[in-house]
Amino acid sequence: MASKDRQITREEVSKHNKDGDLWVIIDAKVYDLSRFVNLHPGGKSVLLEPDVAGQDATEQFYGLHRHEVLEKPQYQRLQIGVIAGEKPRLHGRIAGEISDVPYAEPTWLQPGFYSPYFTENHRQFQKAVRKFMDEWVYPDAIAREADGKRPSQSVIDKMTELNLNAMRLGPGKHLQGRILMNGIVKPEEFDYFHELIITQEFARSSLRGYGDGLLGGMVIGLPPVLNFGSEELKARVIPDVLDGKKFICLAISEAHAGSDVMGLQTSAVKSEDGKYWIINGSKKWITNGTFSDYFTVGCKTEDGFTVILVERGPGVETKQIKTSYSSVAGTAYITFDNVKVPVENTLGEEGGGIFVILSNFNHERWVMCCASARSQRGIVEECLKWVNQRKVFGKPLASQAVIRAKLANMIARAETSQNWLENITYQMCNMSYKQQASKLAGQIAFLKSYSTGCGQETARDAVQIFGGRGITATGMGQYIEHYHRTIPFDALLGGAEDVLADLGVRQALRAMPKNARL
Ligand code: HEM
Repeated sequence: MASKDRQITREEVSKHNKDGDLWVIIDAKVYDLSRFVNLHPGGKSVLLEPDVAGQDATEQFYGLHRHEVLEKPQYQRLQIGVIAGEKPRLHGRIAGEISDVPYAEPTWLQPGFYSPYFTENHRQFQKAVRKFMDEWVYPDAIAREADGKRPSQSVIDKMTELNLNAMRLGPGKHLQGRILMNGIVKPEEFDYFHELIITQEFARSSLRGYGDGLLGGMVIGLPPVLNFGSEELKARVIPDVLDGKKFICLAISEAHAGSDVMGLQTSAVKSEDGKYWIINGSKKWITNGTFSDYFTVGCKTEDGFTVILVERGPGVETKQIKTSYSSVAGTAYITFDNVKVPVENTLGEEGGGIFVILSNFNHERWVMCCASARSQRGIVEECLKWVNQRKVFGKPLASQAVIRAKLANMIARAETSQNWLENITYQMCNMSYKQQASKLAGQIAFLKSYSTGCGQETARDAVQIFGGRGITATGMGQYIEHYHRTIPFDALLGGAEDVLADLGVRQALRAMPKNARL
């Protein structure tokens, strides 16, 4: 086998310029494409063009392929040497590293910038989380998005080892006694900025279905158990879920009712001896439902609306719903047919379900704001790279004023979403849970509505910038296509965009001082 370090002159390469004997240079590396030419997905003729065969084809290559193509083992094997006296200098995403593309990272991570919020501990924590994501989560996300299976248990076990599952529920008693991220942060020091870091590093993988598949159901389904379950129930359920041995999801929405929680039809009726709930009905769009062992279910009861923890067993059926993102998320249609559940599984007061659900919302929406701000930034990075490397009419795409105008808006949206988010996160770190509920519900609702609206505009602009590639699931625009296809999820889950904006205004109107006049 040829050594990749073999030194070859440009003159030597130029002699191998025909069908059957074909070399090209890409970023100072020499590739022998003599046999690959017939297998090339882009066809044979493009490789035999006079400005490609035996020549330096770096610019043509990067106008048509992502860097990852060259990192695949089957293509790495085509490299037979490097140009004498030259060194490769181009790279794609470098695992674990901070990107040096402007605006690809929030300011607190950019060299030379300062932040009033993030401490040295947050910085150390971020490094460790990014390394973990790039080494473990990202490769699994790519593989599972391709085969549609749920996230690998090996990744979940590794997350358990670091106690990432527990940290995703935020600061609190559930962290006590746990070693967090190999001891980088003590349980009592863990704050919402640490949690923001975890969510944003997850979102950086840019694969939305996988992101939700990786225990998104736990993040929203376990807090009601944690905050409203009996001690016995908590002891039985929580450790296994936090250790990734059992899975849980939040089952509220139905084909009959979504945001309109009081219109739900799934019913829970007490058995004659009063020891059990008998549950009948169905739930729709339940994230992680296909593989969950526990279901935090909103039910209509005699007293109104009650939340009950149902365990998978006789009468519980789940089936996959095909949505516009991947099946990795395990989105389910669930039916409950005379399911018998001990009354001890009631979460909170009978008839007090609305309080259980509402108390969950602020955190859930804030988590979504973290993800939304970070994924917009990922799209900014993709677009900046593309307009810089893509040539049209002999000039980089970035030389077009209309393209730059789109970028200006995309960058401004990503920056405003992140900066507002950091401010709210700081408030959360300093307010009690009760203060958060009364003061931040409006702020968080507005931010989610604003941020997911920004995401949709950015998705549309990115598709315009990438053209046909922005609607193609493989190749240069694959992340743009994925983002554009999955962005509506952000704007719907946890409260639809317009509903949230209106909630924020209604909260403000309620807080208007009685004596304020123009
Ligand atoms: C080591 C060298 C090369 C390898 C391994 C390679 C591999 C590939 C692969 C895997 C694709 C499918 C699309 C993707 O996944 O991005 C592709 C598409 C393509 N390649 Fe190459 N390629 C090489 C060099 C070149 C060169 C030098 C040209 C010169 C013009 C070229 C022109 C194209 C074209 C036109 C397409 C179709 C792009 C599209 O559908 O948008 N390739 N190549």
